[in-house]
Amino acid sequence: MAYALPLHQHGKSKVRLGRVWRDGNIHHMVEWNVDTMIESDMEHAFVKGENTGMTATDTQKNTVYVVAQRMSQKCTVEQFAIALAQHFVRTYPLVSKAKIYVEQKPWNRMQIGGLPHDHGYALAGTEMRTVYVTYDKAGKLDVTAGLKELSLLKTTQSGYEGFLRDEYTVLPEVNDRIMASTVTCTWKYTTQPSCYDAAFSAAKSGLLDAFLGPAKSGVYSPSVQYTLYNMAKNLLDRVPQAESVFLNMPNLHFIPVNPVGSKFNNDVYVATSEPHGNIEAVVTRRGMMPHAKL
Ligand SMILES: O=c1[nH]c(=O)c2[nH]c(=O)[nH]c2[nH]1
Repeated sequence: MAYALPLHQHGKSKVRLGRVWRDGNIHHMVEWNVDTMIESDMEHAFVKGENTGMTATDTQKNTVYVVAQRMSQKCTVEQFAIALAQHFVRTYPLVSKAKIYVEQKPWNRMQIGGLPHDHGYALAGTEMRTVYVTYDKAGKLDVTAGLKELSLLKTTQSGYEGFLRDEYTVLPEVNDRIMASTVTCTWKYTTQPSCYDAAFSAAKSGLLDAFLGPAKSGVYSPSVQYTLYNMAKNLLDRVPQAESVFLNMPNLHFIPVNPVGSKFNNDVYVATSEPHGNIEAVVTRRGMMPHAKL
């Protein structure tokens, strides 16, 4: 019995990429999560098991990176999606319609000292301020303030070199990479600040300044570990009432892509969230006890 096949289509979902356009020292960065879907004359694949003429979903995924690289001028997500859809329809005679869905992450250029940062970004609207308070019968009050889900990214001024190499190591050494993290930080007050808001602002700006560096030059990071330590140090320098700082920083990898038929040109990256590195430490003033995470 032959049945009708009124709808069939195939595509690739959740193709994540970072695209950086470098305009001298000023970098423009977007992160996109792309779904492709194509309608094509492929009934024979479904009904007879013949794949002749099929644009594989793997090819569709590769094409996302190729087209992203071909967008040589900074472009909008709409312009990119149109270029990708047109590419599929114009390249493959059996494709009658391409449907492209793209989500753009809200990475916003940071302001440092009132100036737009050349290459530093933060994710809008994700960060939360936290506090953990204990108070006992003896009147002992402990306040541990913090923040979580502060997502930061810089498109340059980060590298990772000189680490141990053995038969299990394939990671290349680099002195220019994207560094991205979602920061969780808590700090315990030895004495209570007169204004918790001011202490929080000082703490947060200490963290940001150490991660991003000055707006026009940034600051070089040889590892997430070193940056994390400097973020904690900055916090302790600027918040005298804090005695101990805990920082957790996943290392969210953006992996350089060689688009098919082309080469990585500091432009297109696979955006990933898993697996990710995970770096954490407690930094205290000398003689102070580290505080528990929570
Ligand atoms: O800054 C980094 N620290 C690491 O410990 C590490 N490990 C790794 O694979 N890449 C990186 N980057």
